[in-house]
Amino acid sequence: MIIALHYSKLRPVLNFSCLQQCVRTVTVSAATEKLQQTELKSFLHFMPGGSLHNINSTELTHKLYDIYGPIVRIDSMFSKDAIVLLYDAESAGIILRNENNMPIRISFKSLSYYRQKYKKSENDRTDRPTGLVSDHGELWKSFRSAVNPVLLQPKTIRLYSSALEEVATDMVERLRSLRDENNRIRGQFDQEMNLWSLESIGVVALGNRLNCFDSNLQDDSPVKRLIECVHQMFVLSNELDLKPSIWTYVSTPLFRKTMKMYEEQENLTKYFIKKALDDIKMNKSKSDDEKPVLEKLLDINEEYAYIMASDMLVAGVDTTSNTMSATLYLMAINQDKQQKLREEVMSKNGKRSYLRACIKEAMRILPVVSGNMRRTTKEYNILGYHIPENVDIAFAHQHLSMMEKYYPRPTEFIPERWLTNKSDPLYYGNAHPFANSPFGFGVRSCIGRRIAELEVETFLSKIVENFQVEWSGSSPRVEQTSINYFKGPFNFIFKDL
Ligand code: HEM
Repeated sequence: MIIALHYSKLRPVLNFSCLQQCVRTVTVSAATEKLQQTELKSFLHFMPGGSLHNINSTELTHKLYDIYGPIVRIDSMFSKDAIVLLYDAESAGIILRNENNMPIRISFKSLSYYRQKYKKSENDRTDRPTGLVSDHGELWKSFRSAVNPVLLQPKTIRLYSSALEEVATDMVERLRSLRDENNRIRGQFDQEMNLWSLESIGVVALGNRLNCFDSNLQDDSPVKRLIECVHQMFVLSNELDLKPSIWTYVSTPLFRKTMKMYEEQENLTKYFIKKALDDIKMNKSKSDDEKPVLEKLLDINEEYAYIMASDMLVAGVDTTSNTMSATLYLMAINQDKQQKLREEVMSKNGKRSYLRACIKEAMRILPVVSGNMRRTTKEYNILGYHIPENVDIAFAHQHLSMMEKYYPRPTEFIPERWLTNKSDPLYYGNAHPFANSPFGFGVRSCIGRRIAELEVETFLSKIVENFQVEWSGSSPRVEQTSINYFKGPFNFIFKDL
């Protein structure tokens, strides 16, 4: 069923209740008059008794597709702008390609508010950068152009291989020591993966070890507090930015809690950056090539250097750790693939093609980011509907990646699909290029992609070299907030080889 909503040139206002039966349009002036009523009607769907009450985000995405088809609009509710969900790779490609000059992605609205308004005093200039996630337009473009060469060039990133290998080796030893008599990891596995990802991004961003593996780390230590803040950031921003909320009108307790958390996170990253700067001043630093991102950027632009290093310690923790957990799980329940990977790793012939294919396949089945967004800067005609400018479009990549029409046998973990040739029906190239997009698209795609890939490749190789990873017991749960959290039960078994 394709009819889901209608954008006429007159900017219709629709609510869920009328979507199934008919398409209703009202003019701009009527839309304004009816706005409040529409907001309330939409809101009711999320209230107890409503069709969408207590539904988790993954179920919501599937349900909306099943009911309404490949294009669905959720009307504005209180402070939330209307959003169009798109489940069609071709249409996603049209918009993403057209919005690739200075793309706008409105995400983490509360974080942008904190950086651009909340923490600024009246005298602060508004033309100062606040970060890649929160800035747009020329401010974003200048920042991004300056940091791209440092963060995205594969040959520059490969220089961090040995530092990341050292972290991976230490983490393998830590996992070994954390096992009980049944080779299960004692304690919280997700927390362990966070410690690994923070330590890894720390060596790349700051050049020094943050000592995340210190066995005496207290819960109130800066490392553990930062991990908690990053987690809270994704959870709370999901509540404030994606669910109906009135924080842009009234300072709610949740809003105040979130602002406090952003402040703590900012102070914690400042603490780590200061320590790194002390090391740099004492010339403890590395050769030019191996210099951490902070030091390389200091030579270019001091302001960018601090902001980027700080954002790396935030954006590079839960994203990479949950990708790692999901990949390990899929390797554990697919022993034949794990063995094949082990043979590639142990052969030491420098080839990493199967390793990369395993990670790509894991990110297709269990991606950490469920979709991507753009705010339109022009009008589009998509699937027979008119989409005006200034509308948020969410591309449901996670859903698309699991469609049979794009990826045959979609629920099966088949890394070979990324390596096989054109004549094979499984060949990934047969899928639409915009069906799977774990790191986003174009000039606004993930700036940490190369680093994240190198981290996961390095650690996964070390693990299969050292352990036979198995899984015993019930399947894990995946919980969606702003990102997908790979939740327990963590039934991993790490057997020595
Ligand atoms: C497996 C790990 C990761 C995944 C799956 C991931 C995914 C994404 C996605 C989907 C976007 C949005 C792209 C778009 O709008 O087209 C993004 C943006 C971003 N990511 Fe990542 N990310 C990961 C790791 C990292 C790491 C390690 C860093 C640290 C350097 C990072 C920093 C960022 C930043 C700063 C942005 C905003 C870029 C901009 O707007 O210019 N990410 N990421």
